Amino acid sequence: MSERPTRTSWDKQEALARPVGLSKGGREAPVLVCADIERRFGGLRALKGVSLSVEKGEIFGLVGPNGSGKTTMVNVMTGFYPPSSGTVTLFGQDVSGIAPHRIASLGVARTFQNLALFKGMSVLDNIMLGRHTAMRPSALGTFFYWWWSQREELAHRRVVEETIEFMQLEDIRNEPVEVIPIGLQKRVELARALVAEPRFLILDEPMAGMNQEEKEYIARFILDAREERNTTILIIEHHMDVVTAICDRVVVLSYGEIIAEGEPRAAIADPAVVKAYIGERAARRQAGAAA
Ligand SMILES: Nc1ncnc2c1ncn2[C@@H]1O[C@H](COP(=O)(O)OP(=O)(O)OP(=O)(O)O)[C@@H](O)[C@H]1O
Repeated sequence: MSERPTRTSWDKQEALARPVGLSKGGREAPVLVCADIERRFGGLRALKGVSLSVEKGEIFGLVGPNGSGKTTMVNVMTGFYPPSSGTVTLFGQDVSGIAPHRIASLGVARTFQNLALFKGMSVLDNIMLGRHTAMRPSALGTFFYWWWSQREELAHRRVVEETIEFMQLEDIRNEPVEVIPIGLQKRVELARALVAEPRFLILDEPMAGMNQEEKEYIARFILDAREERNTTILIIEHHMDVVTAICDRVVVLSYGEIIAEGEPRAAIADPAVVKAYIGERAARRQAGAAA
């Protein structure tokens, strides 16, 4: 496989030396504004009034110990769960509680914490599936089926081929997804999200189960997606070295509430955050001793 030029580091300063319309100071409307989001599951308050905003061109980190509400927050942003109260505004439009496919059609793509690839299908076919939000069949299109559909098909293929090259997946394009290593499967999932040409990309633990080298690769692809494709990115990630290296800002959740936010290194060093993670480790040790 042709290798992406190796980087000695994925230093944030270098990435930020080539900004892509980063809108500091509120010059442009934020991509995402979540205001006072509450989400209950029966008696459990998974989110307790969370407010955050993501600016255009940012890589924004959503972090916190296990069970703190990160995935629930993303599910609310993307329409998988309606908020119990509060509002979600995407690209200036109130989307609170609207269906996931309608939110996707605004230019939002996401990957999932647990791999959601289709076994038995090739890498190429899995990536092609990510293109379906951009396919808009129309009555006229159906009437002029041949000419129209072939033109469309070629355009979709071009985006898919560019993305396969961008993600360096050429050598395994025809492999069934289940036979390739987990690190590559994660890369295929990211490619499937990118072929939708999202304006806003949400990644739920894209580096779970990866070794250091694979993490550095994915980090590089994420930085490149922001720089070369003008994509705003929200990432849930447990690897703090990655978070501090690639994120512009973070919000830290604990028990459904924001306990720190801002510049990643400072936020993660906040005593409330250190305490929350120590509490999580202690709880895990206790659960292990009881088992
Ligand atoms: N569909 C659901 N029904 C009931 N409870 C849920 C549901 N989804 C999430 N929860 C609960 O809400 C809380 C937050 O869960 P969530 O998955 O959002 O946390 P998380 O920060 O993403 O955790 P992790 O890092 O382990 O993925 C947890 O207590 C979880 O058990």
